[in-house]
Amino acid sequence: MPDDAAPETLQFGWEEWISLPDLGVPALRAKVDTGARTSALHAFDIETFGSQARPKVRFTVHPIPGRDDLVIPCSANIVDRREVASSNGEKEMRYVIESALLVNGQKWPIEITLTNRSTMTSRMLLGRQAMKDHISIAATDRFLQPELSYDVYHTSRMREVAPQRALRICVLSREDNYSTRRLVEEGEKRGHSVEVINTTRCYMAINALAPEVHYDGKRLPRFDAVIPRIGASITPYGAAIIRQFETIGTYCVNGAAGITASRDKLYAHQIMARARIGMPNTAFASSPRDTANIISLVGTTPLIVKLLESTQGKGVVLAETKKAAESVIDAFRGLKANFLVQSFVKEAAGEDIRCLVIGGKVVASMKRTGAEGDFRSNLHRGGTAKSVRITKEERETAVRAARAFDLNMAGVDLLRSESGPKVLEVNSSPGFEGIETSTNKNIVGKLYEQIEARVRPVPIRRRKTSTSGSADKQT
Ligand SMILES: Nc1ncnc2c1ncn2[C@@H]1O[C@H](COP(=O)(O)OP(=O)(O)OP(=O)(O)O)[C@@H](O)[C@H]1O
Ligand SMILES: [Mg+2]
Ligand SMILES: [Mg+2]
Repeated sequence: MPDDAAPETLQFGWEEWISLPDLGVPALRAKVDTGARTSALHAFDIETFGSQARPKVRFTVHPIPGRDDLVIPCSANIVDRREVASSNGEKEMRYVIESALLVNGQKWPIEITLTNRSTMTSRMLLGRQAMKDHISIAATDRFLQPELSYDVYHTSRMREVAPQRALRICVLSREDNYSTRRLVEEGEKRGHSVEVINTTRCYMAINALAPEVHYDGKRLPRFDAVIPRIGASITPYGAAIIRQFETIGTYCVNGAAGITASRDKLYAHQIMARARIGMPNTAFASSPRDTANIISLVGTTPLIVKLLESTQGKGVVLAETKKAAESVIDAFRGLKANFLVQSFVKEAAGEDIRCLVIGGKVVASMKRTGAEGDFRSNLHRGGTAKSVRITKEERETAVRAARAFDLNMAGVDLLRSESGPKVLEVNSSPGFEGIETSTNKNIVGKLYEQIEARVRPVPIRRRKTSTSGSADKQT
């Protein structure tokens, strides 16, 4: 049937089964209310978000009466805000959204106001605007259109019918850099609303009944997802904020535990060793009396002495001889700095591989080559990057390393050694600039795909089926 053909008129009784596919609501019983112009939906937790130019509203629908545990999260663009008189005559300001109404294979857009008035007995009322040109009414009948079933809410089909709902996303970051800007730009391109929140300005109410995160005098809203970009200098506080979001039940791309563990090089090496992930021979001692001992544990020189809190290659020193290693260690100890000693993977020849793991897959990899004469390949040290094909073993190692820290997003750095890939570290806030530029891939888009897949499927709660129910089955 061509699009412009006049649709056939549907016969409606006073109550019918309908679908709202744009909202991810596949089955709902609606009552016809010819006394109302606009249709109304019984919605919970109504909350606006997005920019002033493109305001959106988030709400939940409990499609099955009496089953408040079954919750469909929805979001839609706001098309209007109107004063509506409800059936008991009271006036109320309501948000108006536009959404498709689907009945018996026919679909047309209707306006819907959102209300959470408990006096509304039905989940949805269909007003005249929805029925015009499409429906004729036989007011004494009901269910003249095909009947649907609430059973759909308990099936895996709910994943497929979940619409591309706009999400409200928080980027926890103190910096306005390429990565933050890309997260905002890409998220908004996909229809989400992305707010950059300064981690150190967040504060918390820590209590058992109502844990919350506050910012600038206000309680932060319920975000669909938090993307942590926690700088190394504020790891403990950043982790505390993320832990608070996790307590509230917000999906955090990377959890506090994984961020904390991966940041501490000593702890991180222990976790990787436990997961049997290849890494350079590493040793650590607390007492100055053991300097010679740890040097001999690692083996021959040259060797690497590395500050535990190092980033951007700043605290990584190559000691050519035992004497040099001892004096570097003495110097670090004099500064009360924590460090580890590691065998030098010479054959890596100043190159390392950064594998970007998102959602348990390597989505991109690049080879970084140190500046002339530098064994460190960090881009911040003047290294250069280009896209690289990695081996199956390298891929598996990177995925296992991210999994060892339970990180959904991780930059896994490894060296190519004679005895296979050796992981140097796992970064929980990997930068996007180098990897997007060198591989020409939309990495941030991949991150959003992962977030959307995690956040969008509706929580399905199965009804407890009684096993002795057949006796009282009614016919
Ligand atoms: N054991 C080693 N053998 C050979 N080269 C090494 C070794 N450890 C580090 N390097 C080189 O030094 C660079 C910096 O080391 P590492 O990544 O451990 O430090 P970092 O300060 O944490 O840097 P990042 O900014 O990547 O977090 C590595 O990318 C690698 O090129
Ligand atoms: Mg590091
Ligand atoms: Mg590194």
